[in-house]
Amino acid sequence: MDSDVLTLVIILAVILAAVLGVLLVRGGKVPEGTYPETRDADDRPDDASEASSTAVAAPEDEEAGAAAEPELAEPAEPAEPAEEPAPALETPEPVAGRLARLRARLVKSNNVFGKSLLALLSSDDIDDDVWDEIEETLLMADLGTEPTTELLDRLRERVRVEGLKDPERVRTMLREELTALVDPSMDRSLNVDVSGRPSVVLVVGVNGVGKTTTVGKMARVLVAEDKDVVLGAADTFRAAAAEQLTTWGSRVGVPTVSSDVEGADPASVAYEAVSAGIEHESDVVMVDTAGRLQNKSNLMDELGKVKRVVEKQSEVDEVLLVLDATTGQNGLNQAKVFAEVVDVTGIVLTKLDGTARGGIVVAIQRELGVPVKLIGLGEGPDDLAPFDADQFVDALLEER
Ligand SMILES: Nc1nc2c(ncn2[C@@H]2O[C@H](COP(=O)(O)OP(=O)(O)OP(=O)(O)O)[C@@H](O)[C@H]2O)c(=O)[nH]1
Repeated sequence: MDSDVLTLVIILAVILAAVLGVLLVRGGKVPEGTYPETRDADDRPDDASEASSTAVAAPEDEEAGAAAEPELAEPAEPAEPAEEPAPALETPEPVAGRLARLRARLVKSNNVFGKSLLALLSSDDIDDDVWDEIEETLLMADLGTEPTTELLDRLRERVRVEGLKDPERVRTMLREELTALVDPSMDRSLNVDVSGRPSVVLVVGVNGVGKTTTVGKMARVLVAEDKDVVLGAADTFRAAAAEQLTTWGSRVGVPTVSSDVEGADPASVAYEAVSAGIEHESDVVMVDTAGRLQNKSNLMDELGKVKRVVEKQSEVDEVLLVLDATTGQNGLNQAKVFAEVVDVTGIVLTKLDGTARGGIVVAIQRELGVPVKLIGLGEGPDDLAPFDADQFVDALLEER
């Protein structure tokens, strides 16, 4: 009987020890890939109260406590599983020649425009009806009312004086006039060669125009030009945006500063991204921001705040407004409001592969006095090209 009790006690002791062991192992395990020091944010992107802006203005201040401390994700070391090899880094396509490669898409989407204009202008007798049709074609391509009237006047004059009939001469005339409207003299270079500190690029725009994609594609453009880049995922509004941006960066070895707290203060993330860029002596810091409606004044105020907070430690060298070419004149209204809140220095026109509204280039530049610097021509990682007035117009008028 005694030995039975003893045996029972031993069995119970063994079971207890086993259970305790399992619990200890589970409780003590730190998941690999978690980043330390991330605190909760209590101010959300649409909260434009003074309290939140003060907290964000000094993101390094421990007492502020409101801003989630962003983290610098090092893409070359995937977090888990640890034994998985780092994915091979991609080599982005060289920037020169990209527009030539993507030209076919531009030609395809805008071909109707060029073709109709050429056909109409080559008519034997260009009467008022034909001029009306020409006007309609220009307006349909979103050239805008003022540039359309201007172009019509110029064309009428040249047809009258030069008496054009030969299709090749008509094409040359149209090319000259359209190119003048697109304005090859505008400086379309990106201001990313500041010395002594990283150049800071802020990317803004409404929802879904392609901001995050554009920042990712631009990182590749910069890497192709041998620049050290840091990305800032200040789009803390859309849950997947930071992850999306981190993935873009990691493909080309570019680190991304982000917060894993949804709704963390975007100004804080932007600030930390610029700090990281300065600390790592990077060439360029690119900050992606949340898509916002231009009629939501608190969101627009917040955007102004992101810029002001960044400016506490560095100038902002480029503010790129991303516009979706397929939205046409609506994009123009967006552009005007954004330009009032942050000084827009360049336009990135996306989705030009899916629209015949290429004329929007002219309308936007006219309205804002700001050049289109880059155009998006597809969803591929290197489907972003520097804009070139001559090549653009050539593509519009190319025969297919
Ligand atoms: N065809 C085409 N699609 C594009 C282009 N640029 C971006 N896109 C697509 O547009 C969609 C939206 O892109 P995002 O980068 O997520 O847009 P966003 O502006 O960051 O969106 P929010 O964060 O919600 O404001 C994605 O499916 C992109 O692949 C382009 O030049 N051509």
